[in-house]
Amino acid sequence: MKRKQIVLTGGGTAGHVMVNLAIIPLLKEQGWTIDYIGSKQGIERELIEQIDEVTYHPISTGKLRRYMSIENVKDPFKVIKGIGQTLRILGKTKPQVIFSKGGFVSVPVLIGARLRHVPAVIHESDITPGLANKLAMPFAKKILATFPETMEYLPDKKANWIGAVVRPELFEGDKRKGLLFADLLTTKPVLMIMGGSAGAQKINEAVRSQVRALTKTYQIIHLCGKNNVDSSINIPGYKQFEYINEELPDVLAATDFVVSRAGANSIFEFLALQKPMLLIPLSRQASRGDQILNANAFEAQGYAKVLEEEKLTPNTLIESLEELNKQAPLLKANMEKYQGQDATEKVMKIINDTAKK
Ligand SMILES: CC(=O)N[C@H]1[C@@H](OP(=O)(O)OP(=O)(O)OC[C@H]2O[C@@H](n3ccc(=O)[nH]c3=O)[C@H](O)[C@@H]2O)O[C@H](CO)[C@@H](O)[C@@H]1O
Repeated sequence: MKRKQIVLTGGGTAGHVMVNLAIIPLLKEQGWTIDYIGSKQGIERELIEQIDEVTYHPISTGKLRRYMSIENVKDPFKVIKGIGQTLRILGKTKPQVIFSKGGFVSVPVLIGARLRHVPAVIHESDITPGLANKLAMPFAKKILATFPETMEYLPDKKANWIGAVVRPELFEGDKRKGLLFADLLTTKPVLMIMGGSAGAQKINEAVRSQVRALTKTYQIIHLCGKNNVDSSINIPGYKQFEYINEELPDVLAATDFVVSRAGANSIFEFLALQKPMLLIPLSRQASRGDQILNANAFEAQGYAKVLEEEKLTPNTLIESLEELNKQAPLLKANMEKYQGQDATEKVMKIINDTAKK
């Protein structure tokens, strides 16, 4: 029988790795040999290198910045180097298909794939395609989208709306274990604060300035991002973690309310688990505004409350949380009606159909 060989890519932030994490167990079940091309230092390396039977290949990669920087001059050379490295990896591994979850590391990989005539499937989880995916689109055979709204931004012939992929282990959390892990055992509701996979400085500051007031009502699990733990704060009922991985399902099971950035993966996870959420999307100054669109779409469906980052102050945070508390039964009722099927099987089918026979 012919060997089934796939290369996965995607990284930069955890949001660009999650779909890959969800499909890896299924690819293994189906007998695929899996290689992963990622950056040297991105979070994808940490997340993927701990998985058995997946070979991680670090390559050189560059990023296009929205501001003037000497790096913008150096980065095209890094991308060219990354293409060369990709060509060598693809020459050795000879995959029948490539699956990309986006992020800048995926650009040299997809160019390499085109040069080696390997068909590629790419995935976009935000409403509007990110720059890396836009650059990669001409090299892809199929483009998968989480939001139906994304279809208008994609070339018709390649586009497939599949819905959200949510890691199955997130449904298997144990509330008691989550409380024990965070050392929280009172009867107050649990508020989980997540500033996306990298944390969010502005959210961290607003929460910390009100931590005494907030802990009167809630016990707080604050996922604050790498190097963002403030060890000077020692208040019962307020627990900080940089990033959690295998404990996340238990922590989510223990969570009653969420305050979060509006990264696409996170918000669909909260929706699937029916967690009332206050979303504070990354502002247009700091991004292309994709999270604002994600958050507004969720608010329009009645799944979330939105607080714009420009309006975020310690006071508006408290007021919005009071409002979230009031609206929680309605938000939950709307989320219960959400019929979105997990799209993991669809991704698997498209990968199998696209692979070179
Ligand atoms: C600053 C930035 O570029 N943000 C983008 C990035 O966000 P980001 O990387 O934050 O992506 P998402 O919010 O989509 O996903 C974060 C993922 O990390 C997981 N998680 C988070 C914290 C933690 O401690 N443990 C953990 O496992 C969440 O469960 C989720 O699955 O990719 C998203 C998806 O393309 C985009 O919508 C965001 O705009």
